[in-house]
Amino acid sequence: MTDSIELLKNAKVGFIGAGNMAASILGGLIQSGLPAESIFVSNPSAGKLEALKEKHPTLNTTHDNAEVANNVDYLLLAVKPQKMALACDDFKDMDLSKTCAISVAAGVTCETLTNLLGDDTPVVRSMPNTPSLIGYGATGLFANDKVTAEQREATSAIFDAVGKSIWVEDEDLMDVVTAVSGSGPAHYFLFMESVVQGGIELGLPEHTARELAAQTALGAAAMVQQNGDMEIGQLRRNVTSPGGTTAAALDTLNDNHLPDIVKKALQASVKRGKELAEIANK
Ligand SMILES: NC(=O)C1=CN([C@@H]2O[C@H](COP(=O)(O)OP(=O)(O)OC[C@H]3O[C@@H](n4cnc5c(N)ncnc54)[C@H](O)[C@@H]3O)[C@@H](O)[C@H]2O)C=CC1
Ligand SMILES: O=C(O)[C@@H]1CCC=N1
Repeated sequence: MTDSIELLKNAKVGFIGAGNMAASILGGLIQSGLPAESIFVSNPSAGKLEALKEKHPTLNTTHDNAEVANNVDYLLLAVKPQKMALACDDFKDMDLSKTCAISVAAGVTCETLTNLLGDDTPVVRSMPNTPSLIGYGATGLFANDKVTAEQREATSAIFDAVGKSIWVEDEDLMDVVTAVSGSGPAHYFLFMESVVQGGIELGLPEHTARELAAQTALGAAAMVQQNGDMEIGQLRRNVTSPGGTTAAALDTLNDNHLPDIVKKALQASVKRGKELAEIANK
């Protein structure tokens, strides 16, 4: 059991919804040493529950959301924003004041969640991402004022089991976190798809282009992480010989306004997060 998972050793953790995010987070928890018998999962259809049960035979699975809510200390709400109200309706009359509810849904605010779960419910809004599946997740977290210090630490432990987590103290910033890291993998995938496609069109075999693109992205990310005191711009300048090949490529990206395009993409994500909040609040 990892040190941070020690914090959860006497806790029960539940998931409402057995989709991609639930499967990756619960997989990470089990891999970090939390016993599958301490985890409860519900989903309306059988297929996803059966697949999880096949992998983790002692996992508790059910179609009854209320059964999960009734049994756990940490309740992860892992349904689409549009389904949150319907899912929470199944346990709306339960006293959840001792249960820490942790939503992973984009846009859904703590206010909407307390309207659905009761004013006394400790609520965390989280924003993980799909690299959680392989232990490289990045998760932003925000807690309402009912969440205790112990529940905060346990929540960090849940998401640290599948990568890194970081708290923000202003809930509005969760839409920005969603734009930067929740949706972020897709931005880098699009960039890598474009690099691979470009490499292929310029003559590289597909496998070679894919391996070089992936290893380069991994190396660049690791350099940013391992040089915390260096500006990313300095790392970029270190690659860029005056009048060289990198300068030629960067000039093209800048002439076509890459930084501006990225900013507009993040703004569009933040706007959509706020629209999802409206939908979930109806
Ligand atoms: N996919 C991603 O990259 C990320 C997704 N999220 C958030 O995670 C949440 C889930 O997304 P995914 O796992 O990708 O979706 P998904 O569609 O894979 O999983 C959702 C699951 O909820 C189940 N479900 C639907 N109605 C239900 C109900 N009433 N009660 C219980 N379960 C119900 C569905 O059958 C499905 O298995 C969304 O709110 C999304 O905003 C957050 C971060 C990243
Ligand atoms: O696209 C979405 O709405 C979800 C939230 C962040 C990643 N996927």
